Amino acid sequence: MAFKIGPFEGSLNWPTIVTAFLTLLLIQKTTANYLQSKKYKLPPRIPGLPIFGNTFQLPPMDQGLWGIEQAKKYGEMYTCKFGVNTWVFLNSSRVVNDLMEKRSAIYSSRQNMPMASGIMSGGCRILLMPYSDRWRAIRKVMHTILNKQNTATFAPFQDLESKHLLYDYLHNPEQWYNANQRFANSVIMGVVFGKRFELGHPHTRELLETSTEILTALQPGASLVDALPVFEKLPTCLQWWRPRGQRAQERCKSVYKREVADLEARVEAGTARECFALQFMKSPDAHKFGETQFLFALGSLMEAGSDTSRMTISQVIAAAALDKRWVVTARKALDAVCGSNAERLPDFADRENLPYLSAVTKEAFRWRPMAQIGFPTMLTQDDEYEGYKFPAGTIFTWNATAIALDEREYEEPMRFWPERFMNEDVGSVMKGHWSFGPGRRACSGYHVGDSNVWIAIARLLYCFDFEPIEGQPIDSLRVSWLEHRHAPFPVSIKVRSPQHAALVEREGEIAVNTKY
Ligand code: HEM
Repeated sequence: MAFKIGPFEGSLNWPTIVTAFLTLLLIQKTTANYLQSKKYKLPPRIPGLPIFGNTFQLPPMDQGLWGIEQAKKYGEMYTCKFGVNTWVFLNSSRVVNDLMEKRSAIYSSRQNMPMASGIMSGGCRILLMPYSDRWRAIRKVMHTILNKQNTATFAPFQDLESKHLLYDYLHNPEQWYNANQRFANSVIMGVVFGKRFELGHPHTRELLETSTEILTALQPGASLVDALPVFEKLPTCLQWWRPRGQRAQERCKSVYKREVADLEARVEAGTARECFALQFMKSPDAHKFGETQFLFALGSLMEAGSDTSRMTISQVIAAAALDKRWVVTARKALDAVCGSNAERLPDFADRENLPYLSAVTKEAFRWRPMAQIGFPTMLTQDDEYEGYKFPAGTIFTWNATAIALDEREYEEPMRFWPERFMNEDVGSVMKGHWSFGPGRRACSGYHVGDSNVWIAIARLLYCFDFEPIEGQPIDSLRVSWLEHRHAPFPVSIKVRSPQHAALVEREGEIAVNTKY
């Protein structure tokens, strides 16, 4: 049976067009591969299928484990083909440092993704932009708000929202994962839009759905045209993926637009609080790249700010339920500073006296990297390294989980062991792990991510006990941290003592009743 498409219904045979395309592609690729193999030399290649290469070998879940297996088989670097894209996986800190960090000037672009970046994001999502003037301009906007000097701007929001977090854990412990989402989302919404959300607000969920949709679309093989961008050359009316991509872009924009419209209404009513979006709306730079870019700049802040810290906090909870050894040490440190009878909550002012909690935060970033196989960047000019010759256009990624769990990199890597970071670099958030990425594309929001996680876990560990539930083991290597609709793993959460409950009640109630 022939499929018929849109306005050409009855006149075009879709399988014939695709077959012709694939044949042309095959010829072109075979020739290109032959020529390339003469001129360039790449690390060992994982065998795969013609045209699609290794696209269908990379599992949609547990990619970190897949990355570990390949690294064991193929060594410090290996090559994969995802569609036409050649990926080189870097499996040690040494090579990540040599290439993606030290040679970042040429290792910092992104591959062409006509669906995920072009259609779904209108070319306006900073995370997916090629290394370009537009990326630099938007990165500057991100830096204006996320830089270290703005730590003081974020601190009161993190203080308030983490007290609300404790209150939610006390009153709705089964909703702990929703409470994490609310916390992270309300911190960024407070700073950017001057508003906050209650537990289970549908806007938080809708925002997380837009991030899940784009993260899913980034998987190699999620879309044919991203694997084989030559399909982009099909006439627009034949691009069967386009309407789906456009709907996704509209969904994102409507989530972002709603917040802008809400802020405008509050300005009109004279009730808007000072916030980043207000300043941004007035700045000439905001509209330089058009309305879609304006919305995606604010939207990227909302998405990146909401989705990341909440996952890291969940990882710490899993680690606390699985291994009491480090929890005992963390508690001792917290009790020494805040009192063992719930005298007061830990605060940012205590950070210097609680280095162990900073080590816990760093260990959380190392232990289960959120970007399990890293986040790929594209080389922009030919390069040579240790006998290899890479062509411009090669995609590189740091094999995050494989590096994090390699015993040549870390002693007892499977163990959640904050002591490994108790050294002179304990205050340097990025040092000693790759979870924020290397080089010029490294996370812009790492200060905010770090302080979000620090204050949340210091207070949660001070006030609550986390235990596994009998008969329901936590498999922390196979948890889908991205999951936001239900708890990513089963865990029992109980307040430490009646005194701690009273402290949470007292502080939390004020936070919950703070409305804006
Ligand atoms: C809490 C933990 C967080 C982790 C583990 C994390 C991790 C990452 C990673 C792995 C990347 C990609 C890096 C690369 O391509 O090399 C990234 C990019 C980014 N992150 Fe984060 N992030 C976190 C928090 C945040 C927060 C709170 C914000 C903002 C409020 C943020 C904003 C961004 C932005 C804007 C980018 C894109 C950078 C670019 O492509 O130029 N992140 N992050």
